[in-house]
Amino acid sequence: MFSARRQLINSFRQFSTSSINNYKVSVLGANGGIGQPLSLLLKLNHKVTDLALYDLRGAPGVAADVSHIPTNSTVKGYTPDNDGLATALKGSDVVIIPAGVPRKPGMTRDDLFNTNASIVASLALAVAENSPNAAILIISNPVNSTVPIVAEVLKSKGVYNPKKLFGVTTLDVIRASRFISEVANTDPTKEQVTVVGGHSGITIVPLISKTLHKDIAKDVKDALINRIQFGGDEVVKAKDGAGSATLSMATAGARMANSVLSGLSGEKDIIEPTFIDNPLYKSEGVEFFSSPVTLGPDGVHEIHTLGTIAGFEEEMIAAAKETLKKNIQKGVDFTGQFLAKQK
Ligand SMILES: NC(=O)c1ccc[n+]([C@@H]2O[C@H](COP(=O)([O-])OP(=O)(O)OC[C@H]3O[C@@H](n4cnc5c(N)ncnc54)[C@H](O)[C@@H]3O)[C@@H](O)[C@H]2O)c1
Ligand SMILES: O=C(O)C[C@H](O)C(=O)O
Repeated sequence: MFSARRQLINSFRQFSTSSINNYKVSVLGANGGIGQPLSLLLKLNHKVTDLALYDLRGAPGVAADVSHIPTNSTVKGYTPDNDGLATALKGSDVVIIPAGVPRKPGMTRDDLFNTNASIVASLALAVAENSPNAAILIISNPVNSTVPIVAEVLKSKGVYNPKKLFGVTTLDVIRASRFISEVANTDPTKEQVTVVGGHSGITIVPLISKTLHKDIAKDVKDALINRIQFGGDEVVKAKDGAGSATLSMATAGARMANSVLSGLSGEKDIIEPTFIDNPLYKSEGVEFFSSPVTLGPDGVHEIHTLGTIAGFEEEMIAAAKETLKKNIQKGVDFTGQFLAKQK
């Protein structure tokens, strides 16, 4: 059984100087709202010794800036010039992809599909060619579709490793910790909520029944769940046309990257919920699903079942599965057309 406490410890590990590791991490979309603070946090991570920052524009400036921070890693910035994407990717142990457009008020994540699907598919082709063994962390929305897109691209190149492809749902996890602490009047750093399903609206399923606060009043619980599911909209609305979550997302992305690196380096009991190629509901046609995963030297080490959950959570998961099936299929269908055009 996974330990919620263990997940919590993961979030504090990344800035520890005690571990000795040498990992190359590349960020694709490094000049963006997420890419810049994520690059900063990766520069502070002692497991990272080689940081490659790629973007269509601006990444050399971000690289020059963070390279002055006195941690033990080299940083280089790349643009498409001089085969920059290939050079950035070569030798990467972890590739993180926040490239793509963010939402504006009134949009759903699925509204980003038309733009971001091609961006992510093109970047996945480059990963397949230049760093096929890397662990790949997908942040670009809609995650429920972009992760299947990357899987299909990698399959088409014969380099798909389901143990190394992760949709980053960590923002839902950290939001849940914060929001539940506001309701329960507790220390958010000590709150851990397992969030499963996918990364959009009703596909985000926080398992409140597994927390210490399972008995909170129904109306409070309903409001809490709704806030976790639609936390992204809260930020989009507040930014009023200037984009979506970037700073909290960078925090979440850096935590997930650190957990993947910890697993690669052989640390034990590293557990994060993440959207992966998951056997849990495959028999029902849901190929990808976020559940708690123990990370290890090969990426995914063990996928945990959800255990006993409340009846209302079963209902939420049933609804999530129906939406996920459609989101996943949309990604698969798109990739078929995308790959056909490449020939
Ligand atoms: N998974 C999550 O929880 C989560 C959270 C927040 C945002 N997001 C998503 O992350 C994405 C990025 O958000 P943002 O706020 O950083 O957006 P942004 O517009 O600030 O930055 C995106 C960056 O991607 C770059 N880019 C575009 N196409 C590229 C390509 N082909 N190669 C390399 N770089 C490319 C742009 O130049 C830009 O610098 C959006 O799709 C957003 O919806 C996901
Ligand atoms: O809401 C968004 O569009 C960005 C992100 O997925 C989030 O959850 O904040």
